[in-house]
Amino acid sequence: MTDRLKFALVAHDACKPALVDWATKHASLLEGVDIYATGTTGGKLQDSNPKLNIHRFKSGPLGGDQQIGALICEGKLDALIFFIDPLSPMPHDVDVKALTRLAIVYDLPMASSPATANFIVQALCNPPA
Ligand SMILES: O=C(CO)COP(=O)(O)O
Repeated sequence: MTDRLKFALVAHDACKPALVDWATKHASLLEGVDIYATGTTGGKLQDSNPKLNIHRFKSGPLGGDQQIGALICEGKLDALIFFIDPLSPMPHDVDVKALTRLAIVYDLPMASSPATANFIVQALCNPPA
């Protein structure tokens, strides 16, 4: 067991550059976090930030969103950072909805854009003394 924070990081294709930028900006804090990511998102994050500790699940459309949902059910995540593309239809829309729904059911801090993700990383990685 480890007391390191555990974040899930996920982004749809159009939002992956924004998530990579966000993770790069917060890399020094995220180096202390265990990161769980869907397949393609995780690969891009790891390529741009080799020091991050990233566990990659399957790609979202192949079940990766559901694998992250299972972690939420098991109480194994501290936050979900999920940059959702609001402008494109998704073949796995039901999985996207299921993942965000579980975050709400379990009252897990969830961010769907850089502005809200900033609040989460600052609050959880830099808690007031
Ligand atoms: O589709 C996704 C989230 O719904 C993300 O999956 P990838 O990271 O594999 O692109």
